[in-house]
Amino acid sequence: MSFSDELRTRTATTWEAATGHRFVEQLWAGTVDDAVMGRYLAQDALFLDRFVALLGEAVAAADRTDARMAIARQLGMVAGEENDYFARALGRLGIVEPATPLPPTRGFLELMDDARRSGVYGNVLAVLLVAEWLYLDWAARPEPSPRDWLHREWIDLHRGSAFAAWVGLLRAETDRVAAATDDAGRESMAGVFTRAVELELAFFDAAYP
Ligand SMILES: Cc1ncc(CO)c(N)n1
Repeated sequence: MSFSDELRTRTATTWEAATGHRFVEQLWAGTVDDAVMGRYLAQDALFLDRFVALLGEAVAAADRTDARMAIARQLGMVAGEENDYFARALGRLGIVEPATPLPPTRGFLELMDDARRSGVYGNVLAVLLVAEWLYLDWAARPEPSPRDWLHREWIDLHRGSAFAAWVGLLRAETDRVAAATDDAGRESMAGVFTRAVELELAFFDAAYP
């Protein structure tokens, strides 16, 4: 079993609680309450800012040209198309002020800041891998899309062949880097991965008051 599969298997209970969360169910059904969607997106706007910084560190730390280019392209997508979704979504929901970070957001910001400042590519990859793979997992359901663009576009940003290929690259990079490092390095990557999965679940929970 690959390193990434092993981590995924090890965290299966928490992972599946996140991918099957009521927020995800309601998003697919198009029934997420505007107050919940606003609370979630306002927190995620804080997440996204630091996620782009983390992608920047991954661009800098990658030790292969193909990976660096792929990460840079994804950074451009997040800073462009995805940021545009946030502007329209927050505008429609009447959210003008940046939110105060809730505990799971604070946890994520800290995890991302630590990984970024460490400059350790494996730890940076471990955060990126969870954030993208877990989202692909809930967004790639073979179900009819919700009608409202607010819900549909949030799903569409995390599925499709380009996004699946991006997650494939993160998995391949994570497995390659894990194989080239020592036990302490792999332990560190596993710790980051596990913490990120826990935070993903807590992040969905926090959308509900
Ligand atoms: C909290 C969270 N995790 C993952 C993603 C997708 O990268 C996101 N937008 N927000």
